[in-house]
Amino acid sequence: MNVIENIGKITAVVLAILYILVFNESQTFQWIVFSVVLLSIGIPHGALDHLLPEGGNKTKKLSIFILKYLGIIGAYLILWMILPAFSLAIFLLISAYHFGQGHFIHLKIVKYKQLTYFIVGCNFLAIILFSDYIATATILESIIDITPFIDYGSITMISLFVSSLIVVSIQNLNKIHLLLAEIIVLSFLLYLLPVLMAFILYFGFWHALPSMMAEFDSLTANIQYGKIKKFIVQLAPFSIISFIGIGIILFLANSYLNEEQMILLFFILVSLISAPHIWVMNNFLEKRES
Ligand SMILES: CC1=C(/C=C/C(C)=C/C=C/C(C)=C/C=O)C(C)(C)CCC1
Repeated sequence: MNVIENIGKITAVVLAILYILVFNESQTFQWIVFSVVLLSIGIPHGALDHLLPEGGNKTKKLSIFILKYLGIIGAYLILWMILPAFSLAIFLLISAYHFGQGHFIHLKIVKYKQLTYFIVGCNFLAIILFSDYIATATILESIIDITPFIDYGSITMISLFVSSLIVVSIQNLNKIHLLLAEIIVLSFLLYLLPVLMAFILYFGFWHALPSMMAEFDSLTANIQYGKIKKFIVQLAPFSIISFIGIGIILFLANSYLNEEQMILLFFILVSLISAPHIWVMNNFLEKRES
């Protein structure tokens, strides 16, 4: 595994410990970590889709690719407007799969591959959301009231945690005990954190950074010098467009929505750009394997 990814994971653990023990769960600390991780790796990791081998990397294909990409965003936006609870369910299900797929980006999962991705992704997503049930329920209350299910939070988390360990243990992988230990320690750590902090640390350092490193390897394989500079130039345009687009929408909505509704709107915007990204990344990672 990449040195940069290991440094990222250690950074995430240090940030979590600092947040709990030194900064006494400070909101300011949480928002700084959230913004820095989101702007530096969270959004940029999805800004390279058009350059990946399965994206629109050939010039004549680029316009068709962008049209398909915008088509998915548009269709999903309409779905959010007519069926928000259903759209949320879709977002959570595809995110779980995408997180699981990213979690094993360097490993060859052979047995029950799709199910393994899905269960492991569900495990982390469930811990992130249900360990801070009231905060999650408050963010979601404009769409759905999940408070009646609060009693099922623990059983859901425990079942998914145990299932994750089972589906991973049956794989024929080297150093499987390290992989299991990582799942156990990470699950406990995320459990201790509030929803947004848990989300950004998992998303940033177990998902976006490893995905970005895979993209880096693929896009700079034939370049000898100045790999990092070229890579930054490649990811800049769509990252900047996303920052500006999300920034303008949140700025305009700010006068009408409360803090929780703003957070929800932010995640709905993330879901819109994630839907086509999940499709492109799935093609990229699946083709890379074969
Ligand atoms: C944290 C969180 C949510 C879920 C966020 C998800 C699922 C994000 C997925 C992002 C992806 C898949 C990015 C792609 O690379 C909710 C339930 C919306 C609201 C409560 C806080």
